Amino acid sequence: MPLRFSSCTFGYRRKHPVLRDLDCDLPTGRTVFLGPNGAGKSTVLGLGASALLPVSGRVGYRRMRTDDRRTLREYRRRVAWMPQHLTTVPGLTARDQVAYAGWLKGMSRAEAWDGALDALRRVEMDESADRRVTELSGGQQRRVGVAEALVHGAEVLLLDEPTVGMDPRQRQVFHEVLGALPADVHVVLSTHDTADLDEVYDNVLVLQAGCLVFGGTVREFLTHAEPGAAPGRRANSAYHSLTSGIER
Ligand SMILES: Nc1ncnc2c1ncn2[C@@H]1O[C@H](COP(=O)(O)OP(=O)(O)OP(=O)(O)O)[C@@H](O)[C@H]1O
Repeated sequence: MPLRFSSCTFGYRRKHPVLRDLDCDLPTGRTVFLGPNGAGKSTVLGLGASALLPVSGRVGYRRMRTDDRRTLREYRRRVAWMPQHLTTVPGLTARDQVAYAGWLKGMSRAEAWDGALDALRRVEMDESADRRVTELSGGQQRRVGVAEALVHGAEVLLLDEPTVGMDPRQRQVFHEVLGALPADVHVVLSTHDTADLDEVYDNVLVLQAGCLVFGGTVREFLTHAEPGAAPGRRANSAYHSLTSGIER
């Protein structure tokens, strides 16, 4: 995928960079983004979404850049982001909120309204389309958040811990949604959940303390598992050997 981070440095406070000179092309297909708490995953996704701007370096997608006002609107239409902390607008229904997200990305009102129902259907939330978002459970709100990312037909979806709060059935639905996306839609999804990783994703990125310590296919990732790790434990074992089990 041509979403590229070039020598990106970023910190929330001066002299305390979270990322230093990050160089990375996000992989194509479905990529799971792992790393301990505080590693910088949300920061990377926020930079990719243009919600944050690097202190130095660049983030670009095709010919667009997040620091170029002329291409920013188009960039945001093509690169969708679901932040870790969702904004729910009091009074809006699930359908209103998804349609509003589509309208903000340049869809007409009618397109956004129809598209919202379709996007909610894809995450099995169409039956709750007329319920107020603030009255939905945390897991349901995250599914509405995924629908917001899907509604305007973006080419890249950056999803920050979308499965938090989902029950096992909804997690499965969500994995099916990922599996059903067209091949030219690329997903990078942060999570702490390594279960079913080999069934759902093509690639793995592992970030630790602001540095990418692994980027490759799921198969390559699993070669880092301890020899003899049980099949259901291999992903977890590989993750721990890459991060030395250190949580910050
Ligand atoms: N708004 C903020 N202001 C100041 N520091 C922040 C802010 N957001 C994050 N940080 C700091 O930046 C670092 C990276 O945080 P980030 O949220 O990107 O990590 P993460 O890998 O997504 O963590 P988690 O898995 O816990 O969500 C952490 O040290 C965090 O404390």
